[in-house]
Amino acid sequence: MNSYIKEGDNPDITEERKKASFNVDALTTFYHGGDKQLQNRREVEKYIEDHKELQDTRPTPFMSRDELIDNSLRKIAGMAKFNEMIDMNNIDRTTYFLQLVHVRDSMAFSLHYLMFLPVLNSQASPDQLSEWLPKSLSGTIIGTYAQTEMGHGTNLSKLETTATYDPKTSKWWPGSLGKFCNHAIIVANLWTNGVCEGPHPFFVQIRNLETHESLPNIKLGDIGPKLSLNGSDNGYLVFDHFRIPRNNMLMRYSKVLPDGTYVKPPNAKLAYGGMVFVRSMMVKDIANHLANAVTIATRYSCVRRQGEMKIGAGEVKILDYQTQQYRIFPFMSKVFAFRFAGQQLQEIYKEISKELKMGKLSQLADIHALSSGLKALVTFEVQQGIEQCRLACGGHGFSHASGIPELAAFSCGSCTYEGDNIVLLLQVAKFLMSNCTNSVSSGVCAYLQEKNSSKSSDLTTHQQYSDKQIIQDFEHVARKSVLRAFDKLRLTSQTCQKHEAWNRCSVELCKAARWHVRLYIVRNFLATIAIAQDELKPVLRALAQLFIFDLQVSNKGDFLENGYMKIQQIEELKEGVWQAMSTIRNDAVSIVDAFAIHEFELKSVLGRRDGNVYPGLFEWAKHSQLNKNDVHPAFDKYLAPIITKIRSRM
Ligand SMILES: CCCCC/C=C\C/C=C\C/C=C\C=C\C(=O)SCCNC(=O)CCNC(=O)[C@H](O)C(C)(C)COP(=O)(O)OP(=O)(O)OC[C@H]1O[C@@H](n2cnc3c(N)ncnc32)[C@H](O)[C@@H]1OP(=O)(O)O
Ligand SMILES: Cc1cc2nc3c(=O)[nH]c(=O)nc-3n(C[C@H](O)[C@H](O)[C@H](O)COP(=O)(O)OP(=O)(O)OC[C@H]3O[C@@H](n4cnc5c(N)ncnc54)[C@H](O)[C@@H]3O)c2cc1C
Repeated sequence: MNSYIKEGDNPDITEERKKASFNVDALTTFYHGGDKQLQNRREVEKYIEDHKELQDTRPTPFMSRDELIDNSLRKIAGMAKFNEMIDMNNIDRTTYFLQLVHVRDSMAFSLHYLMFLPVLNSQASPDQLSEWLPKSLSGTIIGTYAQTEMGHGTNLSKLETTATYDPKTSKWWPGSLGKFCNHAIIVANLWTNGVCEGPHPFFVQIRNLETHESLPNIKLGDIGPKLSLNGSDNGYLVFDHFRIPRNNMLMRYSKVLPDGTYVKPPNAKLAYGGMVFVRSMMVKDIANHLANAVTIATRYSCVRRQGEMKIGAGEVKILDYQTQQYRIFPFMSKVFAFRFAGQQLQEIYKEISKELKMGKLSQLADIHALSSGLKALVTFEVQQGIEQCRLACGGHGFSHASGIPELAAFSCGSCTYEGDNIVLLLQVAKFLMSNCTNSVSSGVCAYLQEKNSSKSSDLTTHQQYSDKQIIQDFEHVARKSVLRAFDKLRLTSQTCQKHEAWNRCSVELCKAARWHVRLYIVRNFLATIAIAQDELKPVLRALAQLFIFDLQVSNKGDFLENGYMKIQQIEELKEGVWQAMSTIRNDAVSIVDAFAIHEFELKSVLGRRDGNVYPGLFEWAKHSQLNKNDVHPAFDKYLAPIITKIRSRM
């Protein structure tokens, strides 16, 4: 019996669950990475269910900004009582606990956990750690990561905040900076002995630890309402010749000696490690936001009946329309593709960061390129997918009752923070160009050196399209795109300065970067499902085929070029898309059930597990302040006098 089926559920959604062709719990375990991860999730969910002080007092879309901040801090204060759930030896459970308490409200201390602690941990010297880490873990030190300025976020080399050894700018955006944190890791251009040594991180106290007032020569404040994340006090910080001790420069890698001498790090970019860490963590997290949106749109599409396919046969479930399936299912397949890529990226990051700690820097460029590329491509695709899921829910999708507007607003910020996506794709392109000049490329770039690649695809039918053939075809397209950009750059560089040539080729360079990242995701998706248990292979294969075939059909020009594929082969791939969607249709609700997203996270009337949407919408609307009185006071105040006057003249 499917554990998702319960008494009182909407009959349409129960009918869908009875169609499952696979074991939903088995897919949940595979999707979440094993029994241990699943046990972590269940513990956290039960814990929060049992502790009301960790739950929202009412749906957050009805809250003002002050209420959001109050709600966020109340839950954080509540969390402080439950520090048994904050276990640095069980990061997965701790991360899920933080995530499920705050969901998309972005708590006021997100940066403390997301960047301040990791950067301190990785950039502070052992002595500095022994002094600052215990206070930062206990909560007496609450920090943020303040790098971006009003005038500079992308271009770190031109940061105007200077840290002059013994010698005015505003930091703008950092989360928690405005009102709540009392410390910040400040990234500033270091000047010592009259030389600029570039961006470096500094540990800076910004508020009085007793009164919490801004320290002298520091101005702090909130930057105002944003598209989302309004539960966080993203703030500004203005320094006016603020002094800090030399020892407040984080000195694991580079140092300033008492006489001002600068000791160089093994690699200047080690100072950017905090950004690589968050980018590496973000991909799996942002894929989960797409999983939320796809869950909402899929479940709602099974209880929403609209229109008759056959006159007189009764209205159909909108998920029976092929166009509705095509709006949702490709993004359902991307949830798996991006999650598996994000999982792999976190594993690679963990391995490489161990090497970096031991001073082995050979993989630094690789992890920078991989984390930048996946962050840039996945955040953009997720933003597109959440919007399609909103559209799939029609008018109710536009209401906060659906949960989708909050998902959309939250996810779109990820295309900008931790690095603008275009800027990061250009970083990937730099990495690729340098690999084009290498005589031998290893790892993720080995395909660039393939000299005897096939001149045409040997795809026959989509059923027989093997993993090997798929990867060969994607390597062909990615290699062609990268080498085309490389040749364009080489030729353009013969007619103008290097930086101008780079700019004139930058659109092609971004296209090449995207194909490189897509190849990585396709390869990883196929490798991941190859190790799944046999009973899950059919549904996972259908999802992988949908992801891959739809990607090829949507970019058919790249595959048709130079006759590599024939139009008949593209038509064959289209058939593969329709076939995959038809296979997925009967399992759609069970696939999203397997994401095992708790109602606290989904925050959606349309996507609720039981499918009882319409009664739920009325319950939801009762929270509206406008419904406190049948006649709103504004009517009596403004309209009634005018109407009375008009009536008296009639
Ligand atoms: C985990 C779950 C997440 C949940 C999230 C929940 C809520 C989130 C809410 C809000 C968001 C939270 C926090 C947000 C924080 C921030 O946004 S922090 C600020 C982020 N800012 C950026 O990312 C800035 C982007 N710009 C840059 O990084 C630099 O401009 C760039 C590095 C791209 C350019 O560097 P620059 O030195 O100016 O020039 P080059 O292009 O020549 O680079 C020089 C060489 O250095 C290599 N390199 C560049 N960056 C890195 C790096 N990070 N690591 C390693 N190496 C790097 C580059 O490849 C060049 O190498 P070569 O010289 O070619 O060998
Ligand atoms: C929700 C949110 C939370 C944030 N939290 C923090 C935080 O906690 N700490 C922190 O330090 N920062 C934070 N930021 C700031 C964020 O890191 C920056 O906004 C981001 O790095 C982009 O930089 P920018 O704003 O300068 O954009 P810009 O670089 O000004 O981007 C504007 C446009 O210029 C283009 N562009 C810029 N440079 C180039 C180039 N070299 N080549 C081609 N095109 C280019 C971009 O592609 C983009 O289209 C946050 C931002 C947001 C939205």
